[in-house]
Amino acid sequence: MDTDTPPLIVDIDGTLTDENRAIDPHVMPVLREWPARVVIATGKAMPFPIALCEFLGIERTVVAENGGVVFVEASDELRLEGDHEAALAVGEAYRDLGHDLGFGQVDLANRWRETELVVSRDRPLEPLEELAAARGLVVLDTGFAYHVTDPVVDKGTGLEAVCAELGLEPAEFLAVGDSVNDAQMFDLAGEAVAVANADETALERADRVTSGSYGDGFLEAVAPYRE
Ligand SMILES: O=C(O)COP(=O)(O)O
Ligand SMILES: [Mg+2]
Repeated sequence: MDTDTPPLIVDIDGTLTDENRAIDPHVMPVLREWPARVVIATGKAMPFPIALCEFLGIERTVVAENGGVVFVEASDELRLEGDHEAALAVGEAYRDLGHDLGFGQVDLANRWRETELVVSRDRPLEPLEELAAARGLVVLDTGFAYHVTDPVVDKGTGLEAVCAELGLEPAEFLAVGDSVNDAQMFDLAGEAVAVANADETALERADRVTSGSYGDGFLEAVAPYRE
């Protein structure tokens, strides 16, 4: 591996995608050819980043569910952390109040989720926050979904867990992201870059903000390392 290029930890939604949530095809060769470690860090359930790595043809090193799930293929290590029972109980209580989670009967957003619960952003937030707080959980609004999450995990603790497996330091990493769920990995990374469409928290916690949005922003974030 090229020692001049930092390992990369990158968010999916809002960072590798376009404004319609489709992967920007221009990011694919960059991820595939990155000469150092690539970690995909997302709020989504594990099958999504695993499939992304698989179809890109890169090693599967994944932080999913905002840090609740960490998988490192190189060491065959899977770590699940966070109070899933409490998150499911929040979902039950929310339904008892007459709200559904907003993802339909089959609910692909929660189907493979192992530590968290997600609720569609068009559903009421306040009762969800109250139910979560009563069980020691927090609600993260990523701009894509409300995540009922255990505060003992985040993408920062996920990065630390990956580093412990691989003998790397978080401070070696370049991190790129767009929202509040990227803040802790931004704090630990050597350089944190927010894309222009990022939310306020991500903009504040970043070392650098791109002028381009979405996939264009990602390409700009990594450009200094590709010359
Ligand atoms: O699942 C979400 O809400 C956001 O996903 P992301 O962390 O890949 O942006
Ligand atoms: Mg994102």
